[in-house]
Amino acid sequence: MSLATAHAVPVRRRAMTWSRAREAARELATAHLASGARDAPVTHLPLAEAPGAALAAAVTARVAVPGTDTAAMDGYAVAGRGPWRVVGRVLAGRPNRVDRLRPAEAVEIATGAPVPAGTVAVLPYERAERAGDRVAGPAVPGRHVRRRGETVPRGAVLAPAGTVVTPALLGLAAGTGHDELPVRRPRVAALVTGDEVLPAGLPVPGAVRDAIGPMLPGVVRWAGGVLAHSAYVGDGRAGLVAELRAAAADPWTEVVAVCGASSAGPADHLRDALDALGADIRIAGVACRPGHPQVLAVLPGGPLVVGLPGNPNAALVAALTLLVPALAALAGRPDPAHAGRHARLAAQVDRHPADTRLVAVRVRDGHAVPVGGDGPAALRGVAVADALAVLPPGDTAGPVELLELPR
Ligand SMILES: Nc1nc2c(c(=O)[nH]1)N[C@H]1C(S)=C(S)[C@@H](COP(=O)(O)OP(=O)(O)OC[C@H]3O[C@@H](n4cnc5c(N)ncnc54)[C@H](O)[C@@H]3O)O[C@H]1N2
Ligand code: MOO
Repeated sequence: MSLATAHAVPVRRRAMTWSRAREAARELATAHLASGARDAPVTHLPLAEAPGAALAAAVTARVAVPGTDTAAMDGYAVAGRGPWRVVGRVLAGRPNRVDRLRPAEAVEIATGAPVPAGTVAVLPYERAERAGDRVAGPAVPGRHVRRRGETVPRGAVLAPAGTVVTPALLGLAAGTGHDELPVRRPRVAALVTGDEVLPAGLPVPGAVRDAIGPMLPGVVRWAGGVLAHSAYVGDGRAGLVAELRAAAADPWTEVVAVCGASSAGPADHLRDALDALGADIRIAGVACRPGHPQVLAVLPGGPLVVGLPGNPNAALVAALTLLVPALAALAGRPDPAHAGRHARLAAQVDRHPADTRLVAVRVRDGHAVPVGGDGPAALRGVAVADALAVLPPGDTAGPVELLELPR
C-alpha cells in the first residue's frame, strides 16, 4: 500500500488549523513508520549520548546482578550456628582469601563483597558482639545475603523498545554490562534555499546570513533526530528538484526540511518541485502567525518533506508545528514542545481573527510576559524567551497553552 493511501490525513490544499496541523504531522509520521517505507536505522550510541533517545530494541541484562552471592551489609558472613570463630576478612574488589566457611566459622565482610561458600547469613556490625577472634549475635538464615541474580536475573528484559532513555535507565544498563544502547534517530536532510542566503561571513546589502541552518541541528536533535546532511540550493526549480531527488535516493533519510521557497513569489519553487517529483502534498499552509506558508508532503516511496518559510522566526514556528511532531513520532518519543504547560498572559495581546498566534514569552510565577521582537523575520524575541504562548483565533479568556522552545 502506498503512503498516499496508508493513513487517514486528508489532502488539504487550504490552510489547516495550527493544532490540527501538529496532529496531522504526528499521524503522518506514525503511518510512515508503520508502512516501513523507510526503515529507521538503529544507531548504537555510547551511554553518555543516549539520554532522551527512544530504544530501538528491548534492553536485556547481559549478566546477572549481583554476579555472585554477596553481602548486603557490613559485618560478618557466618556459617552454621554461632558463636563463630573469625577466620579472615573479605573486602569488595579484593581477592577473596576465604572462599569457604565451615560450620561455626565467620569472616568479616564488606557490603558488596562475595560471601564465601557455606555462608548462611550476614550479621551486621550493629548486631554483632565481638571478643577477640569470637563473634556472636542473632543471625537469621538468608538474612543480608544478596543472592546471585536477585537484583537482575541474566537475560531479564529491563526496558522494552520505545522506552525513552533516562539517567536511571543508563545506570541500569551500565550495571548489567552495556556500554552502548540501540536507539532510533530519524535522519534529516536540510536544503536551505535562496540565492541571497550566505552560509558564512558578513552579509553585504542584498544578502542575508543563513539564520535557519544553524538552528536546525539543535531543533532536530531535541526532537530525537539527527541532521545528517545539509546543502545550500539556489533559487530555481531544477536545482531544488535535483537536491530533493538526491535526498530521497538516500534510503536512510526519513525527512527532508526545505527552508524558504515556500510562499508565492517568483523564486518560491517548492510546490512546483514537489509536483514535478509526484509528491503527495498533505499540508499546504497552516493557519498560524508567523509560519503560515508551511508544507508537509511525502515523496513517492520515500521521505517526508517539511517546507519551512524563509523568514527565520516563521521557520522556527513551522519547525515546532510540523517538523518536531513528525520527528518525535518517528523517534518514538513524546513531542518535546508539548509539555502541557499553561500560563496567564501578563499583558493584553491581540488575537488574529483567523490564525493562531505564537507569541514569544518569558514565564514568571505562572505568568507569560511577552518579550516582543517576534515578527516573522525576527529571532530577537525567541532567542531570549522561555516559550511561545499559543493564542488561538478569536477572544479567549483564561490561561494559554505554552509551546516549549528547543533547548
Ligand atoms: N504574495 C505573498 N507573499 C508572501 C506570502 C504570501 O502568502 N503571499 N507569505 C509571506 C510569508 S507569511 C512568509 S513567512 C514568507 C515566506 O517566504 P518563503 O518561504 O517563500 O521564503 P523566501 O521568499 O525565500 O524568503 C523570505 C524571507 O526570508 C529570508 N530568508 C530566506 N531564507 C533565509 C535563511 N536561511 N536565513 C535567513 N533569512 C532567510 C529571505 O531573504 C526573505 O527576506 O513569504 C511572505 N511573502
Ligand atoms: O506567517 Mo509568515 O510565516 O508571516 O512569516
